[in-house]
Amino acid sequence: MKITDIKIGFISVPLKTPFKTALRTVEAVNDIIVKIETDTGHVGYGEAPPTGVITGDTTGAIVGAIEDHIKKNLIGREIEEMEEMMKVIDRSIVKNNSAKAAVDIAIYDLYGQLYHAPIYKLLGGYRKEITTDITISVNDPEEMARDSIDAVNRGYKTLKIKVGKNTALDIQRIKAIREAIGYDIDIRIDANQGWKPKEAIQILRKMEDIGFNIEFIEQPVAAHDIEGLKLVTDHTNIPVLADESVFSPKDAMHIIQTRAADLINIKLMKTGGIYNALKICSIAEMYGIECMIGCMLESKVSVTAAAHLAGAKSIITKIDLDGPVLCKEDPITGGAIFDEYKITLTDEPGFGFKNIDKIKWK
Ligand SMILES: C[C@H](N)C(=O)N[C@H](CCC(=O)O)C(=O)O
Ligand SMILES: [Mg+2]
Repeated sequence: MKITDIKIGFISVPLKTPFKTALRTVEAVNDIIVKIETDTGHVGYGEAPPTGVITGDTTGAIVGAIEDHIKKNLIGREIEEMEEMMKVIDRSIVKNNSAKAAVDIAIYDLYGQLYHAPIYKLLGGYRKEITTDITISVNDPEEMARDSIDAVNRGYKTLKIKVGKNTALDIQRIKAIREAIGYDIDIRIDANQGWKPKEAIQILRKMEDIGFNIEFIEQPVAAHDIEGLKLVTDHTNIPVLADESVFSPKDAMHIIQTRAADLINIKLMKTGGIYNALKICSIAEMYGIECMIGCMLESKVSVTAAAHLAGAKSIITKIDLDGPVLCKEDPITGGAIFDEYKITLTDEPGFGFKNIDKIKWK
């Protein structure tokens, strides 16, 4: 199975409601789709979102990285040369992890087709059903309480609450949500870098004192401020999960060895795909650090890939793969089945994509 062409397309899927974090507000998933064609007629699909505020990757940069740097180094290569191809992608251009992830995902899709097996089974086969949380956008406390009730009514048992914007409101936000949904539902919070270290410690201690029962706090401080992250980790009992501070396996190793965080959020768009994400899983496993699998605003293509990784690896104990359920429609036939909180992997070869509607090919 030899690569003959790599095509680029674009999908645009409106969100059910605007997605708001301390970093940005988004109304639609506008992602790049990669299609890798082979001489056997098999095709592999990948996806990359232009999450400039987190990864630095823009639509133009993702397209340019693939078309001008990665593509020419992959044409003519055999899918069975997985290890070599992953090194070629990495050497083709520095950074540009979302572009690399899209290509990596499409190659894994083909790898599974080559060996007639779903990727979660090839990588470990730990489980085929996983349960995701859902994100509650940062808004005024009353609106967040209403959104939380709606999520609970739809069956979600874990909510990921966005905070870190107009931080004076953060305690009131969680208070309103707890009053609305009670204590049977797990709450994890994500500040998306919105707090200063000492401010974070103060807010988290207050949340502990009130007894909000927070499962963990995700990325309380600026991505680059590893000392600040460690300060927060050392001064609160609420576990700290590193998101924007961890892109590469080396980042994960550093955070773990310096004990700057208690947990790691793996996202394929930060690692550059499954190949490096597997390395983070192995590092985390060695140190007994549990991981979350997360996503950006992505549709079912790349989130299916992330779900297969979660299906393969037991060190991934927390799931934040709500991208597809935040979307108003699903233009993808095949892939994992996303039914609100329940994600089911299929046993189709690769990731099992059949078709993608509404792609505008370049
Ligand atoms: C969508 C997912 N639940 C999530 O919250 N991801 C954010 C980043 C999403 C983005 O801005 O595209 C996160 O974990 O920080
Ligand atoms: Mg996050």
